[in-house]
Amino acid sequence: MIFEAARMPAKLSVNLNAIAMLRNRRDLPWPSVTGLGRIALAAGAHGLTVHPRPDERHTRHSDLPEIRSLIDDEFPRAEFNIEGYPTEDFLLLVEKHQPEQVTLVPDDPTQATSDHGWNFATQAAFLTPIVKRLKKGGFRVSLFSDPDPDCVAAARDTGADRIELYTGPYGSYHSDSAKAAKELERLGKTADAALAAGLQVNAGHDLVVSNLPALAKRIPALAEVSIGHGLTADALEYGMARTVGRFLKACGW
Ligand SMILES: CC(=O)[C@@H](O)[C@H](O)COP(=O)(O)O
Ligand SMILES: NCC(=O)COP(=O)(O)O
Repeated sequence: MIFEAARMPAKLSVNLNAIAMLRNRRDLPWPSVTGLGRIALAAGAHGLTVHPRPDERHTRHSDLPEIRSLIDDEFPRAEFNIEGYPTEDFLLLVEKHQPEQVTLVPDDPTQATSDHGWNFATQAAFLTPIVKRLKKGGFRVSLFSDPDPDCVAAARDTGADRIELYTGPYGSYHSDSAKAAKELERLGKTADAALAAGLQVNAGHDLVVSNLPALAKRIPALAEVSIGHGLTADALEYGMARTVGRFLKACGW
């Protein structure tokens, strides 16, 4: 009888940017980015992701040492993933806070959110020395990538360890199953090509409870998903009833 080794499901890294954006509405310390990170890790999440942008409208640079200490002191098996466009400032931030993984994303500061992967045909020469510097520093490097199997060889040639598949369009087709199925197949074919080229595969952007199972089924070797917006919305929806109860009790009901 032949036994197949059981494959591990994708790891879950909780992106704290949405929590940070809510915190930043007021000059108050709640919701606490590190506190919610602690709850996520205590609940079993495998890591925490932040995407600090130059204007600090989401995660602030001052959040990073707290998150690093949280993982080191309380959850040493968890991973810290820092995402962003690799300016010199970003690279120095990474080198200071020593994440286990760095995800390079081609977003410019005016973008509301990340909405595309690297153009490897034109940007590989820019990325290659950056990947080399990060690898020399001991960081795992992942490159944010559109679902396009033809990109994979150039991504591999930069020296990166992983690609992170941009799942935004897949997430946006939540009410159009035919479009979602087509996009899923593009993601799957890109993952197949990446794995064959020796790259590991992450995925992220607008993933939610309802679109994750099909993604995980099509890409069983998926290493990690990082999820922020949908996970935070879910936490609010499923936590609202309990919280209203707590506030009613505080009112005296
Ligand atoms: C690369 C990616 O998809 C995420 O980093 C995303 O951009 C972060 O979320 P926010 O855009 O909500 O900060
Ligand atoms: N790396 C992708 C990521 O963190 C996704 O964030 P979100 O779209 O779920 O907010």
